[in-house]
Amino acid sequence: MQQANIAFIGAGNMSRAIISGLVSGNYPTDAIMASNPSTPKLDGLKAEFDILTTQNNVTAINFADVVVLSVKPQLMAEVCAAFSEQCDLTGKLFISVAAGINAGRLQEMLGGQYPLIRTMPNTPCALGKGVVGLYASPEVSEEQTTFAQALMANTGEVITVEEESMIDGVIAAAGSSPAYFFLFLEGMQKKAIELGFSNEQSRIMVQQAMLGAAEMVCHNPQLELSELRAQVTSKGGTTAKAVEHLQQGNLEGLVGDAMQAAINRAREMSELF
Ligand SMILES: NC(=O)C1=CN([C@@H]2O[C@H](COP(=O)(O)OP(=O)(O)OC[C@H]3O[C@@H](n4cnc5c(N)ncnc54)[C@H](O)[C@@H]3O)[C@@H](O)[C@H]2O)C=CC1
Ligand SMILES: O=C(O)[C@@H]1CCC=N1
Repeated sequence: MQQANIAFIGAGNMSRAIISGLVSGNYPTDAIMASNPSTPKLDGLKAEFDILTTQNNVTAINFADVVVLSVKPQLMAEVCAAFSEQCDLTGKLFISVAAGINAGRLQEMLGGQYPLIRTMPNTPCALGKGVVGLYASPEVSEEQTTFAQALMANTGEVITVEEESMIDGVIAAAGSSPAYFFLFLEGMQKKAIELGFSNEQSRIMVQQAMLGAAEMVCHNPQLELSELRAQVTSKGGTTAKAVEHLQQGNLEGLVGDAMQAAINRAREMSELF
C-alpha cells in the first residue's frame, strides 16, 4: 500500500494539518485528493501543497484506496450515507479523525464492516510535531495497520492503542491539549502586555519560554518533569512564589478535571452521533 491514493473528505483544519505533514514527508502529491463543498480551502490546499481537489465526495471516494473521514462529528452520518449510496466501498481502508464516534458506529454509517482505523491527531501534525492515537478495528489487516502507522508518522508520534476507549484518553492528553497550552500562553501574554511589553515582545517571551521548556523535556528523558521544575525553582526565590500560587489554585487538579471533561464529552458525543 506504499503508493495508495488517499482522499480527505472535508478539507478543514485537521485535513490541512495531516496533508501538510504528509507532503513534508514526501508523500506524492498526485496521490492525495481533498474534497470539500466550498472552494476557498481547496484552493488554499492546491496552492500550498499542489494536491488534487474536488467538490464532489464521490469523485474523491472513487479515486481513493484510503479514505480519511475528516468532517465534523455531527455531519459524519449524513456525509457517509450520501457517498456510500453512490460508491462501491469494497477494498477501501477508512481512517476517521473524528472525536467521539466509535468504530462500530462509523461502520454503520458506511453501511458495512469495512476496515476502519480511528485516529486522534492534533493540529501540530501540520509541523510534523503532532501526536496521533491509532486504533484499528478487527477488520483491519496487519498490512493496513502498518500502512496507517507509517502514514501518520509523517505528522508526528503515533501511539497505537489496543482498546478503543483509550482513544478518548488520547483526545484529552493530545488531541485537545494544544488548546490548553495556548490558553496558558494567552494568560501569560496578557499579563506581559499589562506589564508594558509590546504585543510582539510578549509573544516572543511566552512562545520561547514554552518552546524552551518543551525542548528541555525532550532532551532530558532521564529527568522527571518535577526535577526539571526544581531546576528553575531557587529556594526562597521568585519561581517558588509563582509555583506556590499555581499550586494553591490547584492547577494540577484543574488540569486533570479539564482532561476528564474532554473525555466525558467524547463519551457524550458517541451517544449523540
Ligand atoms: N481541529 C482539531 O484540533 C482536531 C479535530 N479532530 C476531528 O477532525 C474532524 C474535522 O475537524 P476540523 O478539521 O477541526 O473541522 P473543520 O470545520 O475545520 O473542517 C471540516 C471541513 O468539512 C467540510 N465539510 C462540510 N460538509 C462536508 C461534506 N458534506 N463533504 C465534505 N466536506 C464537508 C467543511 O466545509 C470543513 O472544511 C472532526 O471530526 C474533529 O473531531 C480531531 C483531532 C483534532
Ligand atoms: O474539539 C474537538 O472536538 C476536536 C477533537 C480534538 C481536538 N479538536
